[in-house]
Amino acid sequence: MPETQKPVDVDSLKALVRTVPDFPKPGILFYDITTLLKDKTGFAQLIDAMAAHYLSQKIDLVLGIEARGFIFGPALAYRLNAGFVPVRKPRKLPAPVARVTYDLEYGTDTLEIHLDAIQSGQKVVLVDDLLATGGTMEATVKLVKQLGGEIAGLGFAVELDFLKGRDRFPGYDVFSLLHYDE
Ligand SMILES: O=P(O)(O)OC[C@H]1O[C@H](OP(=O)(O)OP(=O)(O)O)[C@H](O)[C@@H]1O
Ligand SMILES: Nc1ncnc2[nH]cnc12
Repeated sequence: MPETQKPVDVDSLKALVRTVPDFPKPGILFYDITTLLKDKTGFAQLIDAMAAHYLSQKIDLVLGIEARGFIFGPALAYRLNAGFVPVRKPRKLPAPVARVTYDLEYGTDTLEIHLDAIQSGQKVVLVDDLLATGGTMEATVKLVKQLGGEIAGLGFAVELDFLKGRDRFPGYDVFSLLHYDE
């Protein structure tokens, strides 16, 4: 059996995530996934475990949120035999866009999506590296609904449970592999 098909050891994957205090602002404990990404086995296990959650459905598109959602989204799309849609920071997408502004754990931001990125009724999984307050994903959900996409799930590598971001998404399938209590 290939390494990546063994049952995933969540604690060993959590051990690959580095925490950095006071980044990008005093008082924020930053969960740094770069240390997991550079571990070839850990990265593959993480993608396979996320993909396993959606494999029973026919997913048309995986959507990734700039920037760190661009790391996990395309890998997941490849595993699900789906297309990939980027949701980008302002003024990066060349064709007509829908736009939304939202609050972050440490500031505000704006996201954009191409108006023709999703066809009405397509099944879409929305992916980001980390769920904190949920503001970023909530904004992205609004964009996808505006375009008529059917949201099959919201997927994250990491969830900061104590920020209760998932409470913003009643009725949605919210899946995160690595959970942190503080
Ligand atoms: O749940 P929330 O409170 O909205 O926070 C989570 C978001 O914050 C981070 O992105 P950030 O805006 O720092 O951008 P980056 O991916 O470009 O680093 C992270 O990658 C998520 O997108
Ligand atoms: N504490 C945190 N660590 C890493 N990414 C984040 N995005 C929002 N909050 C974060």
